[in-house]
Amino acid sequence: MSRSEQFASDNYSGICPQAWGAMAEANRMDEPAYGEDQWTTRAADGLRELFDTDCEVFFVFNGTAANSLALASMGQSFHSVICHELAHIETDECGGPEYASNGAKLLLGTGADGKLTPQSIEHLVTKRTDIHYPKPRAVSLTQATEVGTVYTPEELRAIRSVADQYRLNVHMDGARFANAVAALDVHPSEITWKAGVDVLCFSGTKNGLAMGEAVIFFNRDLAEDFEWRCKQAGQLASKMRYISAPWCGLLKDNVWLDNARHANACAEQLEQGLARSPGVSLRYPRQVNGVFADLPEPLQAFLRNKGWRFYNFIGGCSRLMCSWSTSTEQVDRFLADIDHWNRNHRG
Ligand SMILES: Cc1ncc(COP(=O)(O)O)c(C=O)c1O
Ligand SMILES: C[C@H](O)[C@H](N)C(=O)O
Repeated sequence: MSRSEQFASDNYSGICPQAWGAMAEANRMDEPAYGEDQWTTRAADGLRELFDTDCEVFFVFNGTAANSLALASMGQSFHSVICHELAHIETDECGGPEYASNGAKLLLGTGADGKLTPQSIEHLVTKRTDIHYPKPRAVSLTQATEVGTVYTPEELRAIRSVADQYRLNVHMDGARFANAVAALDVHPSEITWKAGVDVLCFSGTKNGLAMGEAVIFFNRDLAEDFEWRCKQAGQLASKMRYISAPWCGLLKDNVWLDNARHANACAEQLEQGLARSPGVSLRYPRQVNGVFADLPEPLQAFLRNKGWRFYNFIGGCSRLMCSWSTSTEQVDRFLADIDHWNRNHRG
C-alpha cells in the first residue's frame, strides 16, 4: 500500500528522520541494557527539562501497556477508574487496564465532544458509595481525545478540583498529547502537572517513533516500584536504548512539536477542503490531527475504490487522521477525488 493513500491512523506512519538518525547513533556501539544506557538517561532528563519538573520517567512499548500499568499504579483491584465512554482504555485495550490492576472496574462517564465533565465524574463517584461497588480511585482523561478535541487548562483544573474533593488520582492518556500542546499553544506543563495531572502516558509512536511511550509520573509517590510492575508485565526492554534514543531525536530542537504542528496543519487543510464539499459535515470540531466527518456512503465507497483507507469506528463517522508524514499533496489528492465525485457522481 502506498503511504500516500491513507488517513486511517497516525499509527500507519513510519519513523521520522530525526528519530531514525538518533537510533542509528545509538547503534554505533554497545550500551548497558535494561535502561542503564546513556540514551535512556538523556531521554528521561530531556523530558524533565521539557516539562520543567523533576518527574519520574519510564519507557514501555505501546500505549495499552502505558495506560494499563499507569492506571494499575493509581489504585487497587477493588477500586474503579472513571473514563469517558469513548475512551480508548474502554474501547480498544482489550481489558488491559482491568487486567493489569487485577480487576479495577472502568466506570463510563459522558461529556460532549468526547470530553469527560466534572459533573459526570461527580455523578459516578456519588451514585454508589456502598461496600458492594468498586470505589472510584482514579479518573482517566485522553488528551487529545479519541474524537480529536482537547481539554483546555481550565477544563483540566476543574476536573482536578473534583478529583481532589473525592481523592481521585488523575491519569492522562497522551496518545496525541503533542497534538494537543500544538493546538493549545501552551507549555506542556500547563496541561499536565500544573493542571493537576498525576501521570501522563506520552506517546512517541504517534509522533514519529516506531514504538515507545513515556510514562511520566508527576506525582512521584505513584511511581513507587513501577519498574518492577513493568518488568513483570514484559515491558522492560533489554535494549531500552532503541526506544529511548529515538525519543532523544524527537526532543532535540522540539521535533516532537514540529511533527504535531504539521499533522494538525494537514488536518486543518483537510477540514477546510471538506467544508467546500456539499453533503459533508463534521461530527466533532477539528482541533488537532484528526477530522471526523459524515461522508455520504457512495462517496465513502468511491474513495475506498480509489485506494483511500480510513476508519468508521466512532459512531459511524469517518475518521481522517493525519500524521508527521502526511503531505499537503496527499490532502490535495484526497480533496480532488472528492471534488471529482461531486462533479460526476453526486445524485
Ligand atoms: C487514544 C489512544 N490511546 C492509546 C492508544 C494506544 O494504543 P496502542 O496500544 O495501540 O499503542 C491509542 C492507539 O492508537 C489511542 O488512539
Ligand atoms: C483506535 C486504534 O486502536 C488506534 N488507537 C488508532 O487510533 O488508530
